[in-house]
Amino acid sequence: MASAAPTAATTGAASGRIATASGAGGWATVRRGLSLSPEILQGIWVTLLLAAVSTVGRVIVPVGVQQTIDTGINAPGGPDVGRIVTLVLLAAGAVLLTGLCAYLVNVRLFTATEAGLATLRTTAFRRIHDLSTLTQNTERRGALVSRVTSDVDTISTFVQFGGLILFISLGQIVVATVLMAVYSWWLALLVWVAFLPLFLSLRPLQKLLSVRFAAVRENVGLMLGGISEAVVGADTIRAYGAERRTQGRIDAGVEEHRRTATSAGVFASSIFASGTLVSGLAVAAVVGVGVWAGVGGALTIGELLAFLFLVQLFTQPVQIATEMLNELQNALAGWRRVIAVLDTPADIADPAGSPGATPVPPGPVTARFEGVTYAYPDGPQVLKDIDLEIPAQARVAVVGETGSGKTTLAKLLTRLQDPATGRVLLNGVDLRDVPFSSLRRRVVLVPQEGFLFDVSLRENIRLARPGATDEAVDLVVTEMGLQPWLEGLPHGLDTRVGQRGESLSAGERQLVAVARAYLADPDLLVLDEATSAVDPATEVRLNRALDGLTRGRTSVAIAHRLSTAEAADLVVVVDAGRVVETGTSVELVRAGGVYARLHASWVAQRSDDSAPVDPAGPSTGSTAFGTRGAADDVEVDA
Ligand SMILES: Nc1ncnc2c1ncn2[C@@H]1O[C@H](COP(=O)(O)OP(=O)(O)OP(=O)(O)O)[C@@H](O)[C@H]1O
Repeated sequence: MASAAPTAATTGAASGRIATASGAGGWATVRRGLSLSPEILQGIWVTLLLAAVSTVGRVIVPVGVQQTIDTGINAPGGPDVGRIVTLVLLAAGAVLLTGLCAYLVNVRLFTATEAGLATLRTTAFRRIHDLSTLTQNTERRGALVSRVTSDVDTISTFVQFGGLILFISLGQIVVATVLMAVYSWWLALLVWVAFLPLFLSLRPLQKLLSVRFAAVRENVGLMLGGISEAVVGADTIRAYGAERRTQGRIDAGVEEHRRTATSAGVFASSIFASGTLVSGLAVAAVVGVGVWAGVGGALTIGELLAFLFLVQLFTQPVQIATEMLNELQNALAGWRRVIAVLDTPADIADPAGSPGATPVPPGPVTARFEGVTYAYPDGPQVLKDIDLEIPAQARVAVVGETGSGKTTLAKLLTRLQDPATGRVLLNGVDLRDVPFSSLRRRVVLVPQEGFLFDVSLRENIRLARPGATDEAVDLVVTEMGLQPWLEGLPHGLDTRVGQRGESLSAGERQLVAVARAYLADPDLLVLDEATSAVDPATEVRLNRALDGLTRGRTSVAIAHRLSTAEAADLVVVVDAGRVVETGTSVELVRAGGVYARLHASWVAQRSDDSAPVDPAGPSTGSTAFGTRGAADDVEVDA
């Protein structure tokens, strides 16, 4: 991957944000963009040579016309038919050659550009994946997608069409100028004088265009972000009857895009129109002055006709080039947005390959937090002075009120984020030194809602270990006791689950998440216990699966249920970002602290539901560690 050194332009990167666009200048952006898609420049010299031949070929016709008239038709002894035929055949050959070269140039440019932009898309996509979820969340998903899709498309339009036409145009302008000067240097000067004001104003006009197209690209990102969010959240929008409000927001985004795109288009059109106007004026001036000069004997008819062809060759690319500026600015804006993604440093870097990289030592895993603090960007400290040991093969429940920092603790334990100060160690190795390959093999996070892909159940489970055989997946579902459930599905393990697993119930999706963890066979399991209630049959299956899964390995559950805390070997109580108590449920109830108060309120809540319990004794029910008796869903972090 063409890794990118962060530039000062991407100021947002330091705070874990993706900058709207790289602030590099036009040339720097093109150079950087081309270096990120090296295929575009592969064999470019052959393409340029072909383009040069095709450009030179275009001036054969005017020269042929002039020669045919002046030395063939108006030959001193009357028309010279042999010469005329030779000249016409030569011109036809040149036209054919020009056409062939132009075709080859196009094919080569298309092939090279598509290959280069595929590399750019892959690089940008990988980079987005390398960024932590925290960084990704600074931009809407749709807007991130637009950086890999529509922003790259703008580059492709320019490099394939605009870049080629700009190049051929420049060549054509140079060749036409030289030939015009050969026929009449003062008429050539006249053409240049007519175009000079336009040439001089191109740079400032380009800058103004650049601002407009940057706004267009940004608005495309915002609009796509809004649309994709509304599509993903369609159920919630419908449930709350918020269609109008959402539609209003989308309409505003679309309108904003229309406004900026129109403004950029109108501005670009005025540049194009001025090119057309100047071209018309130049042709008129050449015709007027040329005829006057011809009458005076300074030019032959052939020379005047050839000159008019050449003016056409000169003005045509100027007009096209002014239009291509539009594409260029659009492409630059797209390039800058893609480059900004590549310049965003990954805040959670894989140490693999660095001298200090150390895999987690084999055997059961002990985890330790040493003097850990953490704050989200621009936010207050949400974890403070955490010193905590999670013993090997213990079932640990982390409890605390909503917002106390439980999930953040789990994120640090699985290295989804790094502590601001202090260290998190697995078997004595700082997580920052553990290569991702080792970390992901030894540590698995089971989220509340595991993301399911629109493939079969089998493939969704296999995600945990891509090389796993069908037999290995079958063994997992058998050990988890899932066969009866699978037999009820139309194609068993090969049943497709729909987008995000929509054809499964919430509980069944959790089963798949647990099955993934089972297949991954980690030494440290971090579970974010689901808060949503599931049907009794699924709950029995889940509990059995979790019981098997957590047995013999270190497991840390973010406990939302009383029963999970009671079933744990160790309860860790988090309060306002600090670990305030550790011990078994029974010990902590007896100690009369924060846990005892939480416990008392759960018990009171349960009494309201008329379920008599012994406040200090293990209750029964479903837990993140498996079945510990009858169902009991009282939630811990109300
Ligand atoms: N991505 C984020 N950006 C900024 N602040 C965050 C982010 N995620 C969490 N926080 C804040 O960090 C604090 C701790 O959040 P955390 O999710 O760790 O709590 P929790 O105990 O797991 O809560 P819950 O039980 O509701 O899941 C909260 O004040 C929360 O607002």
